[in-house]
Amino acid sequence: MASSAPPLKFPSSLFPSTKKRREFLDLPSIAPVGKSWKPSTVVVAGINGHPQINGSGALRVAFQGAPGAYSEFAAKTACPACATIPCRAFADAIAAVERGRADRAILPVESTMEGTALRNYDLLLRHDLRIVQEINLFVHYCLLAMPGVRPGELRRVISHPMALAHCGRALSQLGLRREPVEDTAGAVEMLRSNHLLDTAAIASPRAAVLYGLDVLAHGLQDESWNVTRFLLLSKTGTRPPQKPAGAGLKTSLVIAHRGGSMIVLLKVLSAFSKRNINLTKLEVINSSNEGEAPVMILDVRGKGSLRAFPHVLYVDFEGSTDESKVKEAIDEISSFSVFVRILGCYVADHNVYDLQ
Ligand SMILES: O=C(O)C(=O)C[C@]1(C(=O)O)C=C[C@@H](O)C=C1
Repeated sequence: MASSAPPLKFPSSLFPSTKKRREFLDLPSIAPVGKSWKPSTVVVAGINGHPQINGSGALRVAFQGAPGAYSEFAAKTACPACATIPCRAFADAIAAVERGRADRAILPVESTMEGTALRNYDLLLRHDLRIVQEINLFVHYCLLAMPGVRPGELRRVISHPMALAHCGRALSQLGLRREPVEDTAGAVEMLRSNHLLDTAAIASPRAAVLYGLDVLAHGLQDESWNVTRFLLLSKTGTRPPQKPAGAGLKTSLVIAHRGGSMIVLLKVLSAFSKRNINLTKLEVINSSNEGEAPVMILDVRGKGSLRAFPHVLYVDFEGSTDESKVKEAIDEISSFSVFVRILGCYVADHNVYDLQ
């Protein structure tokens, strides 16, 4: 017999039984997985039930990707009654809101495996949209292939770059060539429409059901605890929401400063700590080295122009911009920094939602 390439080895742990589900469109099975995600240091009590904007209403939520992308699941989880609008890129989802074709855009902004998605923070800062809701989604990756394709026939795997990065170890074990595409569900659609028999896609189990593909392996992510935090953005929503019973509010800020020392950082921390305001996220961006692009922020209060800042802090904290201690902290920070913009004030949701 002629020698051929050794068969691909699929670790047995990647093959639990597959229970196909068909409830994608109404998503009845989304539920909190009962574990709080700590993006940095702080977690307060969880909120029960699904968060919704204004109770229900057919909100139009723009997301990046094809139907079945994780961002769409996040949108449906945040607002179960919404109509989702697929967009080619995150920038298109934002433009859809700006032009009135959608009421909200959804953006993934950080993940437990990769940290802050700076590319999406950049987008957020360049536009005049407000954060009105947060949602944490458990991201469970599967290896999908055309019906009947056997693992040994696969040579290549396509998916969103983040999904390929999150599954690096499993993909190295499988020895598949990796090729990035725009989103996970788009990869599945590509397999289907081009009838690719040597290619697998990494996407959700629901995308497999939606496009009629086989799930060859489950739980491909390198870390079993893989959560992505999404933000829902709106053109309206400049007022803080009512604080629901049993939940708190959260505010996101971007602070630009002259940099050059740790003193600004310490002053920011002190402005919060002396008022007993708890931070839930702190990201320090210094891009003053040659060749590094500064952070571009839309000055929504000033002339509405984009301004370049090499030193920026992203801060999320517990509290509302209606509280006097929060107002005082922001005033104090504004007195020694170059620029401060409130990105949004919204209900803090510490639940993590699972699609399974
Ligand atoms: O491609 C998708 O399905 C997306 O929703 C995008 C995205 C991301 O950009 O991080 C969202 C969550 C997963 O981590 C993988 C990809």
